[in-house]
Amino acid sequence: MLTPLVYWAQRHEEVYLRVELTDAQNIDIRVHEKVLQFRAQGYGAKGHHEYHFSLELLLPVKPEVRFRSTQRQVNITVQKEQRGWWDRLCVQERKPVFLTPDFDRWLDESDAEQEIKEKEEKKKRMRASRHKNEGFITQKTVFLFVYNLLQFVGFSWIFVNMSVRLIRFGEDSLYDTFHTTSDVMFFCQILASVEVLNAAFGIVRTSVVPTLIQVVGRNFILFIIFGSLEEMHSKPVVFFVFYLWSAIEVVRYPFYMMNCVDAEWRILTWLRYTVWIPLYPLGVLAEAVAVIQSIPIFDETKLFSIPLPKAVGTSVSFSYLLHLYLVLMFLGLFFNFRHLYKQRKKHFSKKRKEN
Ligand SMILES: CCCCCCCCCCCCC[C@@H](O)CC(=O)SCCNC(=O)CCNC(=O)[C@H](O)C(C)(C)COP(=O)(O)OP(=O)(O)OC[C@H]1O[C@@H](n2cnc3c(N)ncnc32)[C@H](O)[C@@H]1OP(=O)(O)O
Repeated sequence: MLTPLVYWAQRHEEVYLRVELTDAQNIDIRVHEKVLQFRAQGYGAKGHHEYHFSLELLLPVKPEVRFRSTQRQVNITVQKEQRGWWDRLCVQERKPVFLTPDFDRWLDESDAEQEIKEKEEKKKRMRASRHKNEGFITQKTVFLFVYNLLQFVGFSWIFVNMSVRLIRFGEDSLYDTFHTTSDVMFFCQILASVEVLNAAFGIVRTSVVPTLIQVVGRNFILFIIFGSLEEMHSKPVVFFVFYLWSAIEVVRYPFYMMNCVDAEWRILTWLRYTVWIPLYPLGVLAEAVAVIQSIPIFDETKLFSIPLPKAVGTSVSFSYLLHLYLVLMFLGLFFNFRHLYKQRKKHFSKKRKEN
């Protein structure tokens, strides 16, 4: 019977053995009382044979043995019955010739204690950071949930109010949308600026640019075109713009709320990633109509126009900027349409993989 080369090392709670056998097969390891017996076939110092060894250990160990065979060796871990440091591995003082210290894993007693301390400190640090993260996650979830709820309530109020008024007053309701809903719309759109910060600080997994385009684009229409021109307040275009904006938000915010509590309502997910397809171009179209309708008013009132030096005369009308804005709007539409298309594809392919 041939004996393989065996390397050993210990810690306070376990003993490690490394048996030098390549492609070991039929591995049989037993522990009975204090005796560990090993038997396996493989390539050792004497070629491909059956190898065997037996060790009478210094102190009792637990009968369960863990081992892992790699291409080059068999790694064995035995649990000591009682925690402690052994002077040597075997009962006999003279160590067997095939046994040698494993200097790759070798530690003396004080180093092993140091290793335990370091492991415990690492565990403590990890536990502390987990607690911190859990705290942060809860705060973040509560913040996002409340934010989404506020937006949902605001946009739902606008959407329902406009729908009810449309049913009750018909075409007449198109002319007083601004007077009846603009306060809530101002509130929701100012609040929507938080979304840019959420994206910028990584509070939600989304990119900043599409969110910035969305928030800046809408607020430009709301504050500059509608807010600053009284003449625009009674135009039906306000109805279309507000209706298209709120139609998506009554779906988008509940979808986010469900996300916050790790829940999903499939129909809502489908609506969130589908309804924008007709709504977004229609929304941009309605916003473009509003800008075009405001141009003669800005020209006439000279509001926001830039005065030129007296020698040059006249002033540069704000409407030039509005023409530029019209171009920017369609670039913004293209950019966000592509972004939303990617988000849709990502979500729907994720769903397909899950099914
Ligand atoms: C640089 C400035 C230049 C300015 C140029 C101005 C150009 C003007 C262009 C104007 C175009 C705007 C037109 C627009 O106003 C018209 C309309 O709105 S019409 C109505 C239809 N509109 C829409 O459908 C768009 C609605 N808006 C959006 O969808 C978003 O605002 C948008 C940024 C476009 C996309 O959202 P996002 O990138 O966040 O995608 P996701 O919804 O898929 O979210 C990604 C992940 O983040 C999680 N998330 C996001 N927000 C929250 C939140 N509040 N709470 C919790 N979780 C959130 C979300 O769940 C996703 O997570 P996961 O992937 O894990 O599911």
